[in-house]
Amino acid sequence: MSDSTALSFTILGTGALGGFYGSRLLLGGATVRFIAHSDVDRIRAHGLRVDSPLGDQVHHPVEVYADSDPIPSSDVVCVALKTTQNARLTELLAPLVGEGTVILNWQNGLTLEEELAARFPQAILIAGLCFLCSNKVGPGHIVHLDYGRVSLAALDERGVDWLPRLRAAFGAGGIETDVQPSLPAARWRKLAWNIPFNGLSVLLDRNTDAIMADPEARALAERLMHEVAEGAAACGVPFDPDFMPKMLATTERMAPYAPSMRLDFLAKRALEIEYMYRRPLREAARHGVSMPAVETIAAQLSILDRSNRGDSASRTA
Ligand SMILES: NC(=O)C1=CN([C@@H]2O[C@H](COP(=O)(O)OP(=O)(O)OC[C@H]3O[C@@H](n4cnc5c(N)ncnc54)[C@H](OP(=O)(O)O)[C@@H]3O)[C@@H](O)[C@H]2O)C=CC1
Ligand SMILES: CC(C)(CO)C(=O)C(=O)O
Repeated sequence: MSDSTALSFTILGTGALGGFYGSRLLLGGATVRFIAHSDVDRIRAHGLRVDSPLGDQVHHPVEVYADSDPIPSSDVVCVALKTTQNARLTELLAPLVGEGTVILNWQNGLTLEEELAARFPQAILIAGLCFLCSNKVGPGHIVHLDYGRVSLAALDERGVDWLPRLRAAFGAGGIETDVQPSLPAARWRKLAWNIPFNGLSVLLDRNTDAIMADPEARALAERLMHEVAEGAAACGVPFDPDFMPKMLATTERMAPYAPSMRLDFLAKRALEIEYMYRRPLREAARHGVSMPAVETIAAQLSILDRSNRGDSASRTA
């Protein structure tokens, strides 16, 4: 690797997030290899379409692969699958990761980088926390609605030198980045939004604006957020006192938004409960703190998720 503009990226999962950031990295001059799933042939034939307030793009031809194809190695492998696919991550990443490969994890959740580091000790683990509103609306077709900043946090000192290079590659594609000194702190702070709003959007069947507008729903969101703050503090990464009021104010200003979990539920896709709820519950419990409201909504989400996807056992229970 010579300089930042010459970085190469493999994007595992060409969906709402992977398709959008891959498009921006391409526009910034990086080499980008997309790994797609059901729409690989469609993207090969018609390209990757990304509609965005930053400008609409059709990347065609584009370097796209199925996960079973031989794929040239890249400097950085970006994980952009739903965490519901993580049982397959080791198998999917194994051919892509060599000595010193950077794994940049874009998924929502907790303990993602630690688990990957245990499986791939030869790799350098960096979290890319994405403040993005983007949807995959059809095969090879992504609609970016708003935002896009990426907070970068290295798991250990081996990742630190990579951060300026990654920032330059994103910056060249028009994506703002920042660097977070503590990966666990950054992950818990993002969960302070995801845990209340992703879950409540499914359980209450409404978007963020409607949650914020209803005093009882908003109080529930705040209660969940407070529990996440207690979990984070127990894990050694307390929030600043003004963090939660600021996050609520930002949510109030946001355009009405259907969080990714609501879209997954409406499309009858599996919900990302394990890494967004169960892992934080487990980590807080390991440090002696329970999050009872979070635990309750996690159980409700699991039940709804199973019945939504046609598990007859859950309907008779
Ligand atoms: N969308 C957003 O704005 C944000 C998303 N996130 C997080 O990012 C992660 C990804 O979410 P998102 O992009 O929305 O999800 P999507 O479902 O839009 O994208 C996932 C993509 O992975 C593809 N895929 C599945 N299996 C494979 C495989 N074996 N090989 C290659 N590709 C595969 C899917 O293809 P197919 O559809 O054909 O199965 C799909 O295109 C989640 O953890 C989410 O919480 C975080 C912040 C914002
Ligand atoms: C916080 C948000 C809305 C985007 O950054 C998100 O992570 C999601 O929709 O799951």
